[in-house]
Amino acid sequence: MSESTESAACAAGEFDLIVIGGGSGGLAGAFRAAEHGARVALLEPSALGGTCVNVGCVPKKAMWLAAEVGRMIGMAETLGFQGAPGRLDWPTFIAHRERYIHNIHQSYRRRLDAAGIVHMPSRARLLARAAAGGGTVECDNGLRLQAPRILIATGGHALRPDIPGAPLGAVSDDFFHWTAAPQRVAIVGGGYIAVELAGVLQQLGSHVEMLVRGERLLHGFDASIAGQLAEDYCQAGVRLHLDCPVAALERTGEGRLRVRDAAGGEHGPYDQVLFATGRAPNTAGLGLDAVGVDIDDGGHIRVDAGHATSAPGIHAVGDVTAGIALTPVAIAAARRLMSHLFGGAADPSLDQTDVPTVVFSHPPLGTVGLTEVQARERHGDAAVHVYRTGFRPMLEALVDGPQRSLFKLVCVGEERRVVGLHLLGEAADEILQGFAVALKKGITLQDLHDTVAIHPTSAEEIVLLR
Ligand SMILES: Cc1cc2nc3c(=O)[nH]c(=O)nc-3n(C[C@H](O)[C@H](O)[C@H](O)COP(=O)(O)OP(=O)(O)OC[C@H]3O[C@@H](n4cnc5c(N)ncnc54)[C@H](O)[C@@H]3O)c2cc1C
Ligand SMILES: NC(=O)c1ccc[n+]([C@@H]2O[C@H](COP(=O)([O-])OP(=O)(O)OC[C@H]3O[C@@H](n4cnc5c(N)ncnc54)[C@H](O)[C@@H]3O)[C@@H](O)[C@H]2O)c1
Repeated sequence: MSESTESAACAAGEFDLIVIGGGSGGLAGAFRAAEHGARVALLEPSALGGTCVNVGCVPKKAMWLAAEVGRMIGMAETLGFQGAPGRLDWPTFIAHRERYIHNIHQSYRRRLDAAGIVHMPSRARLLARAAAGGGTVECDNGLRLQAPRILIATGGHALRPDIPGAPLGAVSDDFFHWTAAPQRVAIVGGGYIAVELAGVLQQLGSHVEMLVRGERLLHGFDASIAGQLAEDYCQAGVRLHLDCPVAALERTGEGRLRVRDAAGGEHGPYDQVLFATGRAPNTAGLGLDAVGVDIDDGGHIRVDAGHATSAPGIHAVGDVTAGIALTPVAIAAARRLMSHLFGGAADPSLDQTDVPTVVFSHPPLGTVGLTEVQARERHGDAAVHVYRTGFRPMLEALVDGPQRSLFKLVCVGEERRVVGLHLLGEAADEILQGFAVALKKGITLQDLHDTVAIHPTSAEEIVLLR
């Protein structure tokens, strides 16, 4: 670098806040800080919106919707519709999906401009800490920026298991580049992503096998709800291999893939093997050591309840921390923090209890609050009252299909306070949000009974539970 370019590069840009990462948490933080009048720089080397918009929630939900339309089309003929269309043409659908995502990018760009946020299309590295807080951040091109506040929101990336042949397998990022359903596919894992992508692919015409290390799907979710989902998946044609840790991946003579499990069993051949085996935080090359930001054993940035790191003036939110790895959590945490730092709000912390979440399986699975097991551990067996209903939703009954819904309510104490709601079935994804508000407000079973049902819906089953 010549002397003159070096001095230009060292002319430090002064901001009130530097945001590292333009995903869910970073963008939400930048916008909220700017609303409060802060001068903000946002560094994002890739597409705006991060994981959620580009290789997560948004394209995943688009594929889920396509699969749901496919399911309806499958039912149409049985119901008497004639000339129902056939299989999905992926390239056509992908064009719609990517247009939708492109519109989100454009909307972010317009909003960044309108808010006066400086967007640097660059990776960031923390260079030095300032005594008064925050510090200096360096861009790819050597440009240095300074601010008394820095927000790290660099998210995470998919992990492959450490086994021979692992690079032969795909991860969820790769899935979003596929242009057709692989004929035969193995999905390794039993968590959110494994369950969601298995459902989509089976519905769109693949033969799906799930290779699950544990003894059940969706560890940590209510066991009976996860059990019913496993049954629904088997009915839909998914082959479930439980207690099946994978040991190696190899290519066959015909260029397909075979999986060896830890017990020596062989699975396949498959056209694709997709690892959905968890994610790790993006902290490599970030310069955390240089500024004294501590990480935990899993590599996540350590933060306190107010999202402060061990370095003064440096904060972190979202998947780079060990909190709940969901988009609305990253957004809410970033907004609360910025309202505290720049808007005078007293409390920067986010209440992360009773966060509702949906697994976009087929049918969808929604959950909020305690599972039955958690409630028994916390409140004792005698205090816990469980109400459940299993039923066939109307459309499923009309086509005489096998898919069943299962709703489960967990209450505690004499007053039957609602502490958990677990829904598997049609529209669970849309039903849950309102009930999550009610649960957060501390409603009782009697409050549900005092509410008149909406008939005929799946949702009414919740207020009718006895
Ligand atoms: C397949 C999939 C499906 C999902 N579905 C859902 C869902 O339905 N609902 C839900 O709530 N959540 C879902 N999630 C989780 C959700 O996507 C994440 O919780 C969320 O994106 C986290 O936001 P974040 O801001 O922490 O990180 P990200 O959104 O990952 O953003 C981080 C950004 O930081 C950038 N970055 C990294 N390093 C640097 C650096 N050194 N300098 C500058 N920038 C950097 C990255 O390029 C990235 O754009 C899903 C995730 C996946 C993988
Ligand atoms: N609908 C949603 O809101 C949604 C969707 C997708 C992802 N997410 C978020 O993203 C996070 C990451 O999703 P994910 O599915 O990657 O993680 P996850 O933690 O939900 O599931 C990981 C799965 O991989 C298994 N696993 C781990 N290592 C393994 C190994 N070596 N061999 C075999 N199996 C192994 C685990 O047992 C588990 O079943 C989720 O925890 C969630 O917070 C949310």
